[in-house]
Amino acid sequence: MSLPKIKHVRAFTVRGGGADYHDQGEGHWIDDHIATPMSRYPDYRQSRQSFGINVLGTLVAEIEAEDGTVGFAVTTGGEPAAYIVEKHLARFLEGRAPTDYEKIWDQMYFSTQYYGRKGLVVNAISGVDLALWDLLGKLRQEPVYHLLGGAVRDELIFYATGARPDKAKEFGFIGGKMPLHHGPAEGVEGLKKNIAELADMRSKVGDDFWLMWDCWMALDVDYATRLAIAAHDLGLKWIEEAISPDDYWGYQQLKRNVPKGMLVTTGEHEATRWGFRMLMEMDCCDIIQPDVGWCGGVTELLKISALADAHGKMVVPHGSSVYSYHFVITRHNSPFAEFLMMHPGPTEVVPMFHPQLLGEPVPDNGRMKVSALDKPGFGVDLNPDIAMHRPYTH
Ligand SMILES: C[C@H](O)[C@H](O)CC(=O)C(=O)O
Ligand SMILES: [Mg+2]
Repeated sequence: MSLPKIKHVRAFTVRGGGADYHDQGEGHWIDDHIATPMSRYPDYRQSRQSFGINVLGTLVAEIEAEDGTVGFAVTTGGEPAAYIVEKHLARFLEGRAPTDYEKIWDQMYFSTQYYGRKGLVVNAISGVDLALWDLLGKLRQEPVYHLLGGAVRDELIFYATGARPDKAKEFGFIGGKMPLHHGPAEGVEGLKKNIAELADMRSKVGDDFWLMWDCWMALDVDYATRLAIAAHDLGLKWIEEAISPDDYWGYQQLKRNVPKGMLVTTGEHEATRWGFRMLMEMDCCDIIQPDVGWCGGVTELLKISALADAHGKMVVPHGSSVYSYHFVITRHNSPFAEFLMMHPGPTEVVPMFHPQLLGEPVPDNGRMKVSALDKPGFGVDLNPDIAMHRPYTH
């Protein structure tokens, strides 16, 4: 049976939350003195928006088949990614069969390799790849997780990321990952403040609730090691993305340095099978955290995940809402998922990519039944009320 061919690829930009979840209003927990690589500059310490974390905004990739069926996906990358999709990538899809995702991925990646390989270009490729899987699911009238091999369990279980793990516990999540607030430039005082915050949260959530730190690439090996050792007695489960994603050697060292039982996690800013191969072969971490909207899409995540399985590593994708859920439910080495708390407090559970998607499922009591994913494609629609802009055409 042959499916209708791809007729048209379009790329749009959108502002205000959604897939660019750092693009939030004032007073949001996600922009409140979080340690970053830019924290060494006092001017950029208080707010990540001050150094431009939300400068790109959301990319919407849309793929229309000859019968009028439209697949779409949202990721980050905004206007420059829209240019790449329209002016470069679209040619590898239009007129082709939507089942040819391997060849399409290969051509998108290798045609852009001379200026791509990671970052923005792979964000754009990921967005197109996710839109293609959405289209395929819609044409076949099946959820993407069916196309990926089917569910290996009945439900997803979630930890929550946000500044209030105590609230996450009340909402039924299995753990809470907090942003680290103070980086090396704030010295011993800052380190003490970090430990005091962890101690305070531990006293609120009790001994058994998972607590983790997201360090968003802000530290160096020495600081991360001292932090991990100081946090051990407070039961820190993992230390995430402690140093630069380019410093594979540093991660290798950090993994050796942290106290036994504490996990090292990273990978949300890593891309493709080759980047993750470095992390695994150098034994840089215990859990890899690819973002399916940034690492190359589902087509690439399947390869990354198989590699991780063979290396005995867990794959717990970063954020990415439905695009992660449809993957995690199909893999034994992805035993739980992340839920990013996008409520400003964060004191309520709201859809991760609000307000861009309609029908976006949210965990209930920290869980989500597989039946919540039982709709064609990724099971969501674009909210017609959001203002979309198409900056380029081809
Ligand atoms: C909270 C972190 O700084 C970041 O905004 C999100 C992230 O890295 C994660 O969810 O993981
Ligand atoms: Mg993270």
